[in-house]
Amino acid sequence: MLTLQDVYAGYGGGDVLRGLDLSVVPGSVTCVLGPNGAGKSTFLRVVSGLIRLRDGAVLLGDERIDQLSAPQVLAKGIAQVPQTGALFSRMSVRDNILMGGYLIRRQRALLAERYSAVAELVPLVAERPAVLAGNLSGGQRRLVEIGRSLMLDPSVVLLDEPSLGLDPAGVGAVAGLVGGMRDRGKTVVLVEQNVRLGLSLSTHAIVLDGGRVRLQGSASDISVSSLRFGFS
Ligand SMILES: Nc1ncnc2c1ncn2[C@@H]1O[C@H](COP(=O)(O)OP(=O)(O)OP(=O)(O)O)[C@@H](O)[C@H]1O
Repeated sequence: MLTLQDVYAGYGGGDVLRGLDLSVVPGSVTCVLGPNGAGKSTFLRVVSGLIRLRDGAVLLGDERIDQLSAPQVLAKGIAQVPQTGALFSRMSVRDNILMGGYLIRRQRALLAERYSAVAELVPLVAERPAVLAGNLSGGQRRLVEIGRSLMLDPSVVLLDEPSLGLDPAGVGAVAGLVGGMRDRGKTVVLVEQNVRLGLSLSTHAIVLDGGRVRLQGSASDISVSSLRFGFS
């Protein structure tokens, strides 16, 4: 269970998260919704160790992780896929995926095993490993970015706006990959501006507003019509 307890955090100009209390159910796909500036991306950055808390705690199971660096959080099994994943465009799909296994690069058998697992989950990796990342469509790049984050076999995957800027085919492929991760028991937390899409992919939802939880529950409880924000 990933838990935030009374978290305050921000960027120097004041707190963006103001007493954020929430739990992410293990094995869930949890969609984080809310208007612009609600603190959704900040929440992900706090969990992944990119921003320090001013107060409160972040726990993975019983263990506090809010004092850890970003690489230490990653080593605990929490991987963040940022909004723009910055693949190496002159490198192949295969080499980009392998970059995600940098921490285990000397463990050849494990690296190969993890690569096979990613290739099984992301057909593009199995079918077009030699294609340069720079020649992929936006949707294909997103699949490789997410696949790369799976090389360390994280238990929790944080996705910031995975559908942003994708055409319908790309959105469909990303949705399929989220389903595949769920089927493999990963806990997925996704921030999504597209409320309908986010809720359709998710088992649970959390609505943030002003850096606090405004609503949380199952994705079916939190229907689009129950939301009264200026976002669609
Ligand atoms: N690197 C930063 N430095 C300073 N302020 C920031 C930074 N990133 C975000 N903020 C501010 O923090 C507030 C919350 O941003 P955050 O990105 O968490 O919101 P969000 O809910 O993800 O919304 P959006 O969809 O607009 O990204 C905003 O007012 C934003 O301007």
